[in-house]
Amino acid sequence: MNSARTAHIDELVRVSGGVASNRDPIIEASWRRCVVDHRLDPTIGREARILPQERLRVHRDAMDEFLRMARFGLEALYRQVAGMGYVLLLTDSNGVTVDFIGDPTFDNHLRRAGLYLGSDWNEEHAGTCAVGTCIATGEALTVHQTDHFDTTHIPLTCTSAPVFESGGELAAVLDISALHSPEPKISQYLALQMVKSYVHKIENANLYNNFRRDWVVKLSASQEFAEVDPDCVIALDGAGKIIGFNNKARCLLTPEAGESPLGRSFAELFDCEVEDLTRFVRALPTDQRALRLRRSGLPLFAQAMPPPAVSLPRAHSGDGGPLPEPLRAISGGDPALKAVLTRAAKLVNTRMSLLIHGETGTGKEHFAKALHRASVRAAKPFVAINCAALPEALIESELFGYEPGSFTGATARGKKGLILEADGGTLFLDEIGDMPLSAQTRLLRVLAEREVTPIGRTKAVSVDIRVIGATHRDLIELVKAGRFRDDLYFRLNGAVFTVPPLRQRGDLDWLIDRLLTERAKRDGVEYCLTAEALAALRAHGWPGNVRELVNALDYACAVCTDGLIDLADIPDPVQHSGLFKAWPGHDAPTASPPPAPLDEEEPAARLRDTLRRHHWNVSAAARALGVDRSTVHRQMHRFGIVAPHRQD
Ligand SMILES: Nc1ncnc2c1ncn2[C@@H]1O[C@H](COP(=O)(O)OP(=O)(O)OP(=O)(O)O)[C@@H](O)[C@H]1O
Repeated sequence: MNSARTAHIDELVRVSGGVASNRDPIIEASWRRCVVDHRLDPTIGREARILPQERLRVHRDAMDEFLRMARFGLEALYRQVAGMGYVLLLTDSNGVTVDFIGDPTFDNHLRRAGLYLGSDWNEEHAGTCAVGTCIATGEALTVHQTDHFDTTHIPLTCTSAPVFESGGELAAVLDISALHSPEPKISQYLALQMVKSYVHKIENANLYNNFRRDWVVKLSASQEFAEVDPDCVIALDGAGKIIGFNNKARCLLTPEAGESPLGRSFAELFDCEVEDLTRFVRALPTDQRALRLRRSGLPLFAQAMPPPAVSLPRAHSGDGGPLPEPLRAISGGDPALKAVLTRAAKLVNTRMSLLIHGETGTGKEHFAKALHRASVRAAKPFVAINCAALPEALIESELFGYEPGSFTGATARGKKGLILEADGGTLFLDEIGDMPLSAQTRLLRVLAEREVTPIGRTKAVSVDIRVIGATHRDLIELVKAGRFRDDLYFRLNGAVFTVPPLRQRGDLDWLIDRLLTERAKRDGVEYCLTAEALAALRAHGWPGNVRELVNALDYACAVCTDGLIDLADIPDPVQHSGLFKAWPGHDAPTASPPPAPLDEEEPAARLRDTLRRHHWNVSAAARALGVDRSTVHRQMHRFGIVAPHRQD
């Protein structure tokens, strides 16, 4: 072992043992991590680790879209440094080199040094190195010669900067490295600035690409640069919520928001209402495009790009006029539900994705269908998918479709996929909280780009869909638990509607009446409820919500006699809860119909007499009296008349 290597190992042992050195603090901290956390032995030199082709392909496929987009930036940077002995690496967030540009003349040397496609620079096994330490810290840095932990890498100089996704997660690392370099570390200062500058360009290109159908606001402290080279860029949904940003915007806005700015409203962070964004679009002189951060008061200049051919976000005011018929048919005047429907009516024709929240059976799908029918998409398909019911292995092929024979088990004719089936219409994703993470990632891409790439196909197909998600789960909890992508959540929660549980609705009687009228039309029978039956329905807690009510009434209609639904015709669980408790806001159950008042005695006697003469056949009595059967049932109920064969 030569003396330089011995000295390096001695220094590593001293520093990782806590002795101070002249190294940058970020290097010292990494050395300690290597020894203490990664348990690397400084005396052992390790060969560069290069992944085999098939494993590399998995890493590349996972970020295919990003790679295509970043390639342009890589080539532009390489042109700046060509002939200076540098190579460029782009690694994924695990440190695996997924793209590479270098001088082919030195291929063998580069490969041996690990400056090559497929090399794995994760700090856990490669020790302190620019890529690995950049991933560990999230910081841009140069790891120059003996800064490296592993003696094998001492000849190299490497400079890396992190590339963040538009939701703040690490997407990739851009690295510029050389086999040989002058000794002073300062010689790499320009390389560090160039890498940072190209990372900024790649992040912005990725953001513009991801949010090309949304509002994008560019911000700069300089009037002149806001448009041509903004520092901060943020994307907003139609309601003015932040759905994406570059890293500089994240650093600027995180202290303002006190947390990640994702999902925060633009107007909360800036002294500017979302409707005022138009001010930054019109060709106003740049000095009139100023705004301030609310908390710090920092002045900035803005340039906004509206989504193509979509109306500007507007604050809605007033009642909004009458509800469209499909929405009106959902509620009988319950105030909470009416407020939900009024808000929904204003959004029926926006492109915004919607999220419907509510307990099981409250009518989330019913509501989504009504939104579809009330929209300009009504004539196009409404495609509903239960994400919880689709087996994980099938969800991607079902949603995105596939080309003929693209995988084992694929049919010879291929499959269009439900997303493309919904083209022009609405895609309803029921139980979206149960969607597997891999499908969430692909769905996010569909929402961002409005394009689908069926399995086995290389070219994307554009698709025009309105997405409505529904769930009974707490998506924020799922996001915290890492089971739901936060960026997908923020894409979907442009507008969130909560359908109240049936026990809290004040329009139960209206709903019962509506459902019975629907069943009357379907069966050609007029249905009516006795007071006991109605009281039982009113008193039940409806844990299964509208679905339970629908089932109870279907059962009652099937078993009742001549359309008169009595307590005995109500399913047992509903009957029993009805006998013992009443829910707030509803009348208590009545034990039996009240006796007919005196001035009703004559019509009551006439009805009883007619029924008796017609052997208690309600239809025959109705014909004799010139009224319809439901009127006879209603009057029997009102006067407390019960047929002898039902008296038990
Ligand atoms: N306002 C309504 N008028 C008439 N029927 C309704 C209404 N709301 C819901 N329903 C009916 O109630 C049943 C349950 O509704 P839906 O399937 O929409 O509930 P959901 O909340 O989506 O249920 P889940 O959480 O289980 O997916 C359906 O038969 C639906 O037709």
